Amino acid sequence: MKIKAFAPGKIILFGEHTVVYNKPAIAVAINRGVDVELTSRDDDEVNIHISPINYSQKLVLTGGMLEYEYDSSNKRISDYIYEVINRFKFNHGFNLNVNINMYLGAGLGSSAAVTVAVLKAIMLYTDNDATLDEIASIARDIEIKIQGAASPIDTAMSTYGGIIYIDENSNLNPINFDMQLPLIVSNCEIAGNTGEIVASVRDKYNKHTPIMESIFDAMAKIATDAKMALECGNSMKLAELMNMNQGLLDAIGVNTLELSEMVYQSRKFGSEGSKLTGSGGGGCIIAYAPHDIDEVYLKLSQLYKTFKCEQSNSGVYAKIVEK
Ligand SMILES: Nc1ncnc2c1ncn2[C@@H]1O[C@H](COP(=O)(O)OP(=O)(O)O)[C@@H](O)[C@H]1O
Ligand SMILES: C[C@@](O)(CCOP(=O)(O)O)CC(=O)O
Repeated sequence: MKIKAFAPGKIILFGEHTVVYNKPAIAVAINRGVDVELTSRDDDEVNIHISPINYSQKLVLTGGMLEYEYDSSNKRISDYIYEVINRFKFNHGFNLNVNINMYLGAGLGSSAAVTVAVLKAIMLYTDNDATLDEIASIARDIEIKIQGAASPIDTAMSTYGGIIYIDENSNLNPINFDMQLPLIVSNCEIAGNTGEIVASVRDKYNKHTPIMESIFDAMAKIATDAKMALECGNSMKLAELMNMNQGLLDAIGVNTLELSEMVYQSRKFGSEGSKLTGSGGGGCIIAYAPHDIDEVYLKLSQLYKTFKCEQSNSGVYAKIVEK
């Protein structure tokens, strides 16, 4: 039997950091993510291969279980896979090929996409009929176990797909709209440390509370206006709001020279809206260029690791491709 599964990655369009303070945010599942191919075996071997990091491991099931002890002090993307496999009992071994078709550890939710895609493939292999809510919940558990803390955004985006407005009460509400959202993602190839950056924003908040509250309120208004701009198909307003959000992310101290250069290069090349995405301090920017995406993409890709994407309306899925 051969199973193929896919789970999308995500970008945060608006509201990174302020979402930690119960302000609204908008996250978008992208049509780039993690592809998994699971092939059944007649013996008890479990072979895991992760592209593009050239990771290969051969293990053996005991009594149908793996119970692989990974090194929890050295968090690797493979840990998420073992954490999924450890939770199931198997009749036979399998080969698992995991292909990460986006950047790893750059704020695009790679660990969530790996966890959700592997979970869905293994559930199909073991005849386990879980709902999407169950998948999102198990994947979040796994993220918390390995990372220590995790917002529900990444695992929700990889599970459900689409575009989600996270409201003041942390409810995840799908946004329905008709427009296309072509985006360019460029990676500065410097890893930001989300925990440290969130802590630095907290320090600034404690030091300058009234100013930071005003900035957060402005960012919250940007996110709610952006939701309306999406619903009305107002692409120019959306772009303008992205640029305003970028300025405020700079004000709270999460922007960097490299990210700023990428943002301004993308605007010089014709992108109408651009901003960092995720925690900042490194990672990626997103550029929105509804009128000339190809030109902006071409020029940015000559300078930086870059891909084009759109929203993924589909979340995780798995199918049997060979009986
Ligand atoms: N080259 C690599 N090889 C193995 N694991 C890696 C590598 N680069 C990053 N990782 C691990 O991948 C995981 C990425 O997870 P996360 O930080 O949630 O990703 P993202 O920033 O995409 O949301 C982290 O546990 C990190 O330690
Ligand atoms: C900064 C923050 O708002 C988003 C972090 O995003 P990412 O993990 O860099 O994709 C933190 C959070 O929401 O947990």
